[in-house]
Amino acid sequence: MELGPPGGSGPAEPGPRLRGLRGADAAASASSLSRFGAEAGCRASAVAAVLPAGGSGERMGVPTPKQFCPILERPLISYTLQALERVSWIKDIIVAVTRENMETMKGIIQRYQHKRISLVEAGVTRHRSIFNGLKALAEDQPNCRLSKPEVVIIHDAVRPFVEEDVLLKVVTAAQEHGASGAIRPLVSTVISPSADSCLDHSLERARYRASEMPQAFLFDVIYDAYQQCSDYDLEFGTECLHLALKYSHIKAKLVEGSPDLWKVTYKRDLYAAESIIKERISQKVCVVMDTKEDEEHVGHCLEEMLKTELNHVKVTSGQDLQQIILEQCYNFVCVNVMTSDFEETQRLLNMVEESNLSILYPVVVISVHFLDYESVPLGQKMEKVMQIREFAKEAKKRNILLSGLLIYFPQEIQRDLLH
Ligand SMILES: Nc1ccn([C@@H]2O[C@H](COP(=O)(O)OP(=O)(O)OP(=O)(O)O)[C@@H](O)[C@H]2O)c(=O)n1
Ligand SMILES: O=C(CO)[C@H](O)[C@H](O)COP(=O)(O)O
Repeated sequence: MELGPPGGSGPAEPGPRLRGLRGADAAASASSLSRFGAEAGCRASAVAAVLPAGGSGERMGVPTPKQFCPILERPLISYTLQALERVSWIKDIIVAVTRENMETMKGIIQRYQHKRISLVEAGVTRHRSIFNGLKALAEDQPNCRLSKPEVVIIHDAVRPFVEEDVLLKVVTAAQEHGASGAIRPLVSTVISPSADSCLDHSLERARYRASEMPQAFLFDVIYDAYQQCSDYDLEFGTECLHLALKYSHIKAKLVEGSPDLWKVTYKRDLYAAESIIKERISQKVCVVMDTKEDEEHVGHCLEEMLKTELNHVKVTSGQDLQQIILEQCYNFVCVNVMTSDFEETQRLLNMVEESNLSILYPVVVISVHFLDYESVPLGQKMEKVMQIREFAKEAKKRNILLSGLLIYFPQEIQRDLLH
């Protein structure tokens, strides 16, 4: 984590100072750049993201700025950071935070082990915060420690449900057109009231769209636009795409976004966000195998099967369990092929307990064991497995719901499978 000195939040110098790309030149140059691939194709340092997180959340009406409000005990901004850092081709994530919340933000980064984050000081308006974030990436700024990206994503810190596919769409479109942003259909009709609060005119709803985030820009396009824009723009503007059009003459490509891209603004949005997070949690499962070999063979088959039913399936032989727990996985299947004891399950239970994950929401653990009563006497095996009842009683006190599953699996089948 770095705290970069991006310059103050002062006004941009006025006048036309477009040094880089302009209008059609920018678009032409953009289209000649290499395209992005879902996995590969993104050159090192080609994409960075700027997250304005310096607001006070007045409309939320609570003392804590909304980006730090907890949802299932975890600050809202941590979900947004997680969504972005999951995308491996985003090389740097610049977060603009007010000076008084800098320590809080550093604490969140440390607690949730966020990666590739640099902090800059927020400005007094959203546009000024974004500008500060861009300055941290610009080559012409003193003490600039980050490399200038080809494309920069701008995304509000309070829109936690951004997925890789929409990020890829806006980045690809920005490469081609210079600028791009996610849009949604309007829910209500937009009307214009007159000074005496009577209807002046209304817009034809089907012709308009709501501008959402994420947005992406060729770095030079948006940085040049911010450098030229007026104090009025920086003070009252709400739309980065508009700045790219007005100052860099780039017509942004608009990309249809998902309904989950909405911005957490009012208190009720926190409840809506919580229910989406809970829904996602219920769709996440981690299968813990007891050996690396089983992770590769049995684990892979299980993953394929489970993926038809659930959105997020992770198979591991345990090395990255800490991280998986940190990412709020609440459902675990612990598969014990080699052993009939509970060592692995117990290790998992200890880690879950230490993480405090189950404080707000029950964690479900299924411990799977295999039984061959022809080679091991049934009574002996059952006795061992029945110990799970004792474990389950203890675990339940800590909101961990532990169940055991005993599968009849004779050794000859195991042998056949191995050969
Ligand atoms: N000076 C500011 C103001 C806003 N933002 C950020 O811009 C995003 C979108 O702005 P908005 O929803 O308006 O946030 P707030 O300004 O905090 O909300 P409100 O307008 O209700 O006060 C948020 O992530 C917010 O933290 C920012 O970085 N710097
Ligand atoms: O939705 C937008 C897309 O451009 C806005 O620009 C931005 O998210 C709105 O922020 P604010 O509520 O502070 O104006």
